[in-house]
Amino acid sequence: MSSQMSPAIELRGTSKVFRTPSGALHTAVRDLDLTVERGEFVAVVGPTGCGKSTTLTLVSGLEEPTEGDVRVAGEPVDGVGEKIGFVFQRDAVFPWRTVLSNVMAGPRFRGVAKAEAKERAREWLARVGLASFEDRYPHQLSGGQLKRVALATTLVNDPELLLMDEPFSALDVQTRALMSDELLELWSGTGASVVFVTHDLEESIALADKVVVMTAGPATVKEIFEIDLPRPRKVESVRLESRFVEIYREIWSSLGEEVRITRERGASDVA
Ligand SMILES: Nc1ncnc2c1ncn2[C@@H]1O[C@H](COP(=O)(O)OP(=O)(O)OP(=O)(O)O)[C@@H](O)[C@H]1O
Repeated sequence: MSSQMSPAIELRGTSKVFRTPSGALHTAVRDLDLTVERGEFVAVVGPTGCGKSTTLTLVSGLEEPTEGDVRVAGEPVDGVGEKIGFVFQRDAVFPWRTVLSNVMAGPRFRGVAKAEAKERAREWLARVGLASFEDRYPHQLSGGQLKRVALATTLVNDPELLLMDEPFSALDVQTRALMSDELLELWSGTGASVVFVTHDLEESIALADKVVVMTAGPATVKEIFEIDLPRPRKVESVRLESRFVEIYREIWSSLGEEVRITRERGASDVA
């Protein structure tokens, strides 16, 4: 299969075992099989500590699997790929640089000439509604504005694959809904594939084409749900649709069981 035709991500029989500071072995991910198609928006939900972030770090190339295969665009992952963008709960910004300079940093680092990098950065700042904030410093922005800077900083590099680890969880509820809508709008024009890790089942359904439910740790795929809600979606109104509620119930009956297992384990650890 040519790499152009292959899925955005393929994980086959993937496991990750960490050595803890005490020297014990901890299996974070076990025998994970997952395919993400090109242009697909996949949300990953699972109980706390089950291995969701670890799965993202394997795809990103920040960690190597202990066993199994991890491929991005048909190629085995070997280090951090150029075409991957990240957005995390806490965003890495250069505090001493202006917003514009932060957004320009990625293209400059990739060898784009200064004038072009500036033009592209301004374009993305306009798209995320921050055109008049380019001279501000990060500490002069609100949480939502900082998140927009993070999106612009990532998307300006034209990633084919966007890995998002609870990107909106530190925001208040209204800003979170706004950012979700903005993300959908920005993503719809890019053709990029997205893997979005969240604790919030409603958020996952509102955003994704597919919701992947992970088991209580070690993480493996328990069930995958296709989300047949039409696009374009507005997260605040899609939540009120009867189909949304039906899907929510279906997924929760799968996810809730894993959350219970995790809680019971926690209780027995304390006992
Ligand atoms: N570098 C590491 N060394 C040892 N153990 C680790 C390491 N990274 C993660 N773990 C362990 O692996 C398990 C999975 O962690 P991970 O962060 O992937 O879970 P998660 O599902 O993303 O959690 P949460 O939902 O709470 O963010 C946890 O028990 C964690 O303590």
